[in-house]
Amino acid sequence: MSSMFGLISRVRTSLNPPEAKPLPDSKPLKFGVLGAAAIAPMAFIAPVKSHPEAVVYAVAARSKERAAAFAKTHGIEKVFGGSNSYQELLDDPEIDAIYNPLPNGLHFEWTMKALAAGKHVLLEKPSANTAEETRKMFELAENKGLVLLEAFHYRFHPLAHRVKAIVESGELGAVKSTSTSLSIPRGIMKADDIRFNYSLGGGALMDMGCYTINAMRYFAGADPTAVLSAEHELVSPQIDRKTVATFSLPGSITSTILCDLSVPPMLKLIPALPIMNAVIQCEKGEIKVMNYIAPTLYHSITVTTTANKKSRVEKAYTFPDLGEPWWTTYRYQLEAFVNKVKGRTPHAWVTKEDSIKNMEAIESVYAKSGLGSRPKSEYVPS
Ligand SMILES: NC(=O)C1=CN([C@@H]2O[C@H](COP(=O)(O)OP(=O)(O)OC[C@H]3O[C@@H](n4cnc5c(N)ncnc54)[C@H](OP(=O)(O)O)[C@@H]3O)[C@@H](O)[C@H]2O)C=CC1
Ligand SMILES: O=C1OC[C@@H](O)[C@H](O)[C@H]1O
Repeated sequence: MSSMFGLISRVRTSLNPPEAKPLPDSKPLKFGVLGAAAIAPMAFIAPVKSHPEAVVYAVAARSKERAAAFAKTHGIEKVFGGSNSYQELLDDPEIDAIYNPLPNGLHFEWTMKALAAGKHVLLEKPSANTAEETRKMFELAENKGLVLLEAFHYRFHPLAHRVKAIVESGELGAVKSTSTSLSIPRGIMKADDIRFNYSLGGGALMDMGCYTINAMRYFAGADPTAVLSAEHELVSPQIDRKTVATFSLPGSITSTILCDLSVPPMLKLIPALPIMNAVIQCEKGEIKVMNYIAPTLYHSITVTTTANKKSRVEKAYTFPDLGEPWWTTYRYQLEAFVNKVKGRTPHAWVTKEDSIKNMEAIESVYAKSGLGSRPKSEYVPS
């Protein structure tokens, strides 16, 4: 019963977090948001509200009305609307950092432009359409001394750290295989969603698969050396609704990923449940992680030792010295981003190399199946 109260309290507070008061001795980072994207309120605006050193100062949207409505709903001071609005926002000298939740195929162009304008960037996943684009963005960020982070938010939550710590403790011996899944029932994504649009960088592997690949690499502590198999179910000639792929990793590890944007109902009637699980099989046992993506809601880490068949269940909502149970993965991520920009050491990070390797793995799956990488951006940096 108490865990039910805990769940309700966590979820309610995470959706409507307490407003943080600015710190007297620290100038808040002023953020601008590119696009009135559906994900922005949950992944960025709510977390900023509870951060004492961050403020959402501006939003830009291609339609003036949409920009104004978004700003009004979320109490955003400055509004840029119209066809040149993204660039106008980037040119605003008041703005320190950009949140880029544009469609994947526009990540490269607008991150390059944001960096060129001298802004730090929190960039939605997957970082770009190709690893080459990811490399170029990080090189520009490095050259300009700016912070660029691919928003693999789950990596900042204590759950991911606890799972990794159990793997690295050696308690269960070496990793032998991993299985990371992310799928949602049919009906959530509409047919005109950006995820089904090839020119905008769509596909299940790009959208949800980027997490499954990232979690595979993170929990196994290694990068794939080969794609053993890659199978898709397609909704159009180049767009995968579902992808299942297997990889080999150093140390004879075999890994499977599964992602699905639209799982059909069972027996055509019973709606499928979302799956957000990871299983790490080791020499002496296994770790089953339920809900590694949105762990604030609810999660479990079940550790089973093969020899005595004993299991224990762990939870990890906070770090010993950081966080609140209601902090979402996004709130932990923002904490790290602000700390990095302020020159402090973040509690976690996703590096340039990590982001590049992740895009390489995505492209290697599309290459194996023959579907091919998503189109390169036509934007040529000046
Ligand atoms: N971290 C997370 O948990 C999540 C991350 N994401 C990522 O965030 C990004 C956006 O996803 P989501 O919010 O669901 O997408 P939306 O379609 O809701 O938002 C995309 C935004 O991009 C802008 N845009 C600019 N050009 C185009 C174009 N040609 N076609 C369509 N939109 C355009 C639109 O802004 P405007 O208002 O100017 O018209 C729109 O608001 C993706 O990269 C996705 O992978 C998505 C969901 C969850
Ligand atoms: O990043 C994401 O996380 C949650 C998913 O439902 C969504 O498709 C994806 O973009």
